[in-house]
Amino acid sequence: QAPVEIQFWHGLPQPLGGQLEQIVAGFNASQAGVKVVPSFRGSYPETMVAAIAAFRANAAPHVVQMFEVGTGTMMAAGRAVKPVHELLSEAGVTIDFNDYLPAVRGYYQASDGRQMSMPFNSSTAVMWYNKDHFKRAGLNPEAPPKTWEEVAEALKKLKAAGIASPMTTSWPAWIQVEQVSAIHNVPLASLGNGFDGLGATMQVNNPLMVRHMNNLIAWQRDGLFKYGGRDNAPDALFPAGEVSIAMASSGLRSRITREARFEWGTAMLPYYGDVAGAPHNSIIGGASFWALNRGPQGGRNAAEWKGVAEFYRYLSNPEIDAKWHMETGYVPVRRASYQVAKSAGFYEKNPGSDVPIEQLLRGGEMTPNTRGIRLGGYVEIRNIVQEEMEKSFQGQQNGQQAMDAVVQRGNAVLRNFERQNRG
Ligand SMILES: O=P(O)(O)OC[C@H](O)CO
Repeated sequence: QAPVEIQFWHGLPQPLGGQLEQIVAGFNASQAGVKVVPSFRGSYPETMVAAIAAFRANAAPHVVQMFEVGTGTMMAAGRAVKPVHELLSEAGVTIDFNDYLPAVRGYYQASDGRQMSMPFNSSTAVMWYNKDHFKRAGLNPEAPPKTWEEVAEALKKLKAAGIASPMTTSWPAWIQVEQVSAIHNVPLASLGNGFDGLGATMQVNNPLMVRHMNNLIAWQRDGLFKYGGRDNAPDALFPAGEVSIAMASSGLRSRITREARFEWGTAMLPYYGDVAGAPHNSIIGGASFWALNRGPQGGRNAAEWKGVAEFYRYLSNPEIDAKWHMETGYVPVRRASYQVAKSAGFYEKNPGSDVPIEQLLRGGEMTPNTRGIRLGGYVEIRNIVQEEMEKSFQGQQNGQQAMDAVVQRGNAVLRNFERQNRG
């Protein structure tokens, strides 16, 4: 009998995309009843748009990899989504979600605690730095800057040592707005960043964010900071040796280990040294897997859902999760996987590879400002953030004006989403 085919769309470029497809190949080789067919559909935002369009055309994939900021939109997508808890119970497959890290599991659970999507490639953002550049600038390569004040000093020294663009950031909205807010325990939006309801409003025009935007604007003007584009477009700059400091996903490790021809280190994201209570934990990024109906009429049979459930069971295996973590820099999503990596001596052999995990745990208990973001239409709001940052870097507005514009335009998106999705 031919195996059940499961279409799986993902949004990871190389080398990560190939590594993910190897995991799929491992699943396909592990049994004969199900064949998962992976397909790269462009960036995370492109993959999300493609999946929604395909659903409307009755041709959705069984599983789509969706970046974390699409979560609010997917939670409200109703019958388009087959929730994980329902999928597993119908298929008779058990996954121990209690063993998953609360920050990861909670991100993808409905407010009643039921699992909506399948956690897999969770990351956080870290600070990658070029030790060769640090040495050239007379900076201690084993003591990277901890605060933004120290970062600013280091950037000046790196510039003086001839580095044309000492710093960049990938994912400008995720790292310079969402992470900076969480690390200082400042709300990005009301109602616990949207976790507590659809009525949330944007709150980024606060003194911390305005200060930070004004700093980025000044550093860019002075040639200390290079705006490298939206989303993951700046990812290439660090492994190419063009910048000394890059704030980027922990998953960039995969590319850095393959491409960098210099000594590099991993450090935690900086914080403002004069903000009481900082630093708090950073938030997760990356993606989770959503099971989709074929179209508005449903269109799936029990064997297909069972196939998806078996695929998820495989992904939840701590050996598989640990392998993915160790090969890519994404964090282990289960405690058991973290143990597998520890027992393998991975962290001793790869100094700095535990920085993302430590940073997610920094500062004790999570607060409503450090759990993450659950805003419908947030993918659109991220683009607004990036647009307003770009206007600032072009000298058209200051940090206050940029953050005021994000609040005003972002709230329009939120109210529109609320109107369309309130029960
Ligand atoms: O590059 P990733 O997979 O760590 O994802 C980064 C951001 O969280 C995407 O929203």
